[in-house]
Amino acid sequence: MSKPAILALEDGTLFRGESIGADGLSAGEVVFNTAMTGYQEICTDPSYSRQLVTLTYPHVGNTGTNPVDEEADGPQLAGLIIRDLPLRSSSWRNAEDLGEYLASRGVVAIAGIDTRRLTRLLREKGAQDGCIMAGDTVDPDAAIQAAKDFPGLKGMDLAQSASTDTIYEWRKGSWNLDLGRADAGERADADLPWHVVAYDYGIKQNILRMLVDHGCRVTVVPAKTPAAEVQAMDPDGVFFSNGPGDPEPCDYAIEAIRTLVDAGVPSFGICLGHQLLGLASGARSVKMKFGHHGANHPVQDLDSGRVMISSQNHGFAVDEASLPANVRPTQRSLFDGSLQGIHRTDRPAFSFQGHPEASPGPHDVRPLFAHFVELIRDYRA
Ligand SMILES: NC(=O)CC[C@H](N)C(=O)O
Repeated sequence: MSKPAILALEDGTLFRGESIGADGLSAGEVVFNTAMTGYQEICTDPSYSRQLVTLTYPHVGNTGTNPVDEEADGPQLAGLIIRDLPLRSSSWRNAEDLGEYLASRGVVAIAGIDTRRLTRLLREKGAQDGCIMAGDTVDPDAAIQAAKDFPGLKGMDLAQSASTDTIYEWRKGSWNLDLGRADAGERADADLPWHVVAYDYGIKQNILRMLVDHGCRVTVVPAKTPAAEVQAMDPDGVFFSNGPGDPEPCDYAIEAIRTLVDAGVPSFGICLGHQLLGLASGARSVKMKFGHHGANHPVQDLDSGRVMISSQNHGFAVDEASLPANVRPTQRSLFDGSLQGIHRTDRPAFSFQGHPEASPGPHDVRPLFAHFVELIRDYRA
């Protein structure tokens, strides 16, 4: 018999369901994600730390979990909220059922609630702080209090705690089943002509794989690495990763990015890295009502007019109205018109708000990696 679980929101709303993960209590910001596939990549995306994620797709867990679809070392989100966990999971790659996977890694999760009602509430009221409580007994008053006590993500610097403690090299590319590679293995020097230093603010591993696919040997460095230390490595380019929390309090990152960009090193930022490049260039960031979390968001490229379907996961954004004269908007969301990309006009530096690395999601925005390599080529020529 499964144990009970409840989800409480800061406004006092209570959902009763069943526990499909660990016993315990976890508070965070509740957000909804509309992707129809990729729940393991979503659970392991470090940008979801301190967030309770509800998936609008009703059946989650059908294909179980496996050691390959991890974006970081194990689940990173604060809790998972779903409609229905299937009794059985089935896939040739399945190693562990989703419920076992979450429980054994200490993640609280709730199933059996009306996720459509929850999503409508979040759309109307905006992202809410909340709390999942799971175990033999649950206490609604305590859960509502924990939801109210969560301080909220605004003003929270989570990049430094999501980051690596040590510097390491990455040279694994994408796995490719057509080529019979379930794990691509390390690439040889001859395949990796460029050296990129990547700031880890909570990096997704598929970004590293895609940099390698584009010929980059990557040195990953902790979030607080001073710019001078990176410059001493003489990189061909620098990369600023995705990551959890509010970009604004990350003053150490904003300062390092400003120095590296001003020095003319080719620079590419994704999501939190995009917001930090914006701040380093003099723009402002804002907290959105409920953000963008999904794998089917249309984004328009302002140069070509083309529409790309993109993977998204952000709750903050760079305010287009605050862009200084040397920063050009390059993409916009077709859902709400918010800014999706910027390019410096005076430096080889650009960034994207969504996720060109997908994982999960479509690959329409992948050419941005090739653009980064073009900037690197020009810089070295
Ligand atoms: N995926 C990300 O890098 C998210 C960036 C930031 N934490 C936000 O919520 O907007």
